[in-house]
Amino acid sequence: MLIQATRLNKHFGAKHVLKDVSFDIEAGSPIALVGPNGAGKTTLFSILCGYLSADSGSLHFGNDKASTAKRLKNLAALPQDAQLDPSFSLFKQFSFYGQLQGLTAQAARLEAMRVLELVNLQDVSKEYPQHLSHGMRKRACIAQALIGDPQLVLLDEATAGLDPKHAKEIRELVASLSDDITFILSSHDLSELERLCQRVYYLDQGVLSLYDTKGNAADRQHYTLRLKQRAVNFESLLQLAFPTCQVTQTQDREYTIEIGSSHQQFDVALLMFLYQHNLPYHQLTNGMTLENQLFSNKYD
Ligand SMILES: Nc1ncnc2c1ncn2[C@@H]1O[C@H](COP(=O)(O)OP(=O)(O)OP(=O)(O)O)[C@@H](O)[C@H]1O
Repeated sequence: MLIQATRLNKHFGAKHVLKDVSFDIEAGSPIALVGPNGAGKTTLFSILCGYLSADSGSLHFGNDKASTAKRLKNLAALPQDAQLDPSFSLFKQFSFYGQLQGLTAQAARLEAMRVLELVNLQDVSKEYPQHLSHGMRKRACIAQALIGDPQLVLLDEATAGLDPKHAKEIRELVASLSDDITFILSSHDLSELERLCQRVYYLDQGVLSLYDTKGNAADRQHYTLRLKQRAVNFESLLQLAFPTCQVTQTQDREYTIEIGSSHQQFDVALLMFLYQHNLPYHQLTNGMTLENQLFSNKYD
């Protein structure tokens, strides 16, 4: 177990910002933290990092109570607005940060090169941050968070403000590093988190709940269907053909369909149904989108 949080509470004055928040994190694939503005995500990150303390509850790293030394060794955080120092080359500033973590000058230089290689920036190690592209600067910021070889890295909005190509590069980088490092990602981009993370924690008004993006209930199958065109009475037609299914319109031309797992090859039957009714489809996905799991309001 990397981290275990038990019944964390935090108030700011009369405002109860975290309410009995408990979770545990094992080493492994990236974990997402999502929630609306003001839900308490930054407060929770700040407590994990030790910038704030909880009013009650406990936090353990492995078997030990969280201490400053334990945090420095195990955990790094990259705030959304993290900046590199424009006065020094990447190599110089990363070597300096390594020394601040207690490494000797020589070990810090090796560590600086190690993290630059991890994010594939070894060739621009002598460059100043302002001479790099936006995407490269973001990779450099991630490299900075990897100094000291933390087991757990918190990334706040890692791809915010990046164009789709650079955002994809960052996603690939996080995925490629995830064998050795456990990332907790906070983002407003649900489709990004869905691609990267199997476990999604949802924080709303200080209450934390866990979603498993691959884990729709074992006895039910879920599908998300996007039609090419609007179809009149689609829900009733489908219900007639598959009386045990539950169909919900989630967006214009998008539906989630739920059916018992005993129904064999439901996807094949559904495609046949669409073909027979001359209903071209845009996409059929196994499972519900994260957005539909979190906000499963019916579309009207
Ligand atoms: N230092 C503080 N003093 C008083 N209230 C605070 C303080 N920090 C945060 N809050 C309040 O606590 C609540 C949670 O804030 P927090 O920044 O943790 O939310 P968040 O989920 O990170 O939001 P966002 O997505 O907008 O960044 C908000 O109502 C905020 O106004």
